[in-house]
Amino acid sequence: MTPSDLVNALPINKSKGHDCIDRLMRIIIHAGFFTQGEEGYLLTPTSCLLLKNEPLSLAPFVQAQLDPILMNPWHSLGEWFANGDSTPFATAHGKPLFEYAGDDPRLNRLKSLVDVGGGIGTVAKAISNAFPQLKCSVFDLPHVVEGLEGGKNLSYIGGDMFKSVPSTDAILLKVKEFSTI
Ligand SMILES: C[S@@+](CC[C@H](N)C(=O)[O-])C[C@H]1O[C@@H](n2cnc3c(N)ncnc32)[C@H](O)[C@@H]1O
Repeated sequence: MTPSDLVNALPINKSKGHDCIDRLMRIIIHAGFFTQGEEGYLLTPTSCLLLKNEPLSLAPFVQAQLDPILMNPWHSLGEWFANGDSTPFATAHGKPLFEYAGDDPRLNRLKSLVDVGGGIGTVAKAISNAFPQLKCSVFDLPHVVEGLEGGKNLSYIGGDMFKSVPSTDAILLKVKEFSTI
């Protein structure tokens, strides 16, 4: 994508176009998220992980990490060092993370979960029964999950979490077959 295409595609005030975007892109290129070739800006393996339709997309994780709820505790770090709160989260929000999550429905809109090292799925089954709308997957070593049947909202995936590529492939295959996550 050329710099002009990028400026036109972005929902920005065009007076802040070329110069500002060019500066910003130089920082992002320096950080390894884009390269610049003759055709313009090009994605790198790192930025591919942020694409919505990339099967290994980390976009939802990054969005969650950058949400003010999780960013504000960083701004409270200095105060937290001086006070008696258990975590910077409690300093920023006045209560611990899980209590806060219980009060803010925005943090409870889970559609799916994978219990990594979930054994025979005891916990995942309990969660799945309590929240039938949630798609649950149990990921454990192949011999642990062999022969186990889940059900409508529970599936088992055999793999080894320390052999990242085969496990990731196994998860993706199973997840595609089971549902869209
Ligand atoms: C302490 S058990 C916990 C089981 C379950 N989460 C529970 O709370 O009942 C640890 C689980 O991790 C699994 N595990 C160990 N190494 C693993 C690996 N490399 N890849 C996937 N699972 C593994 C084991 O098979 C075992 O089921």
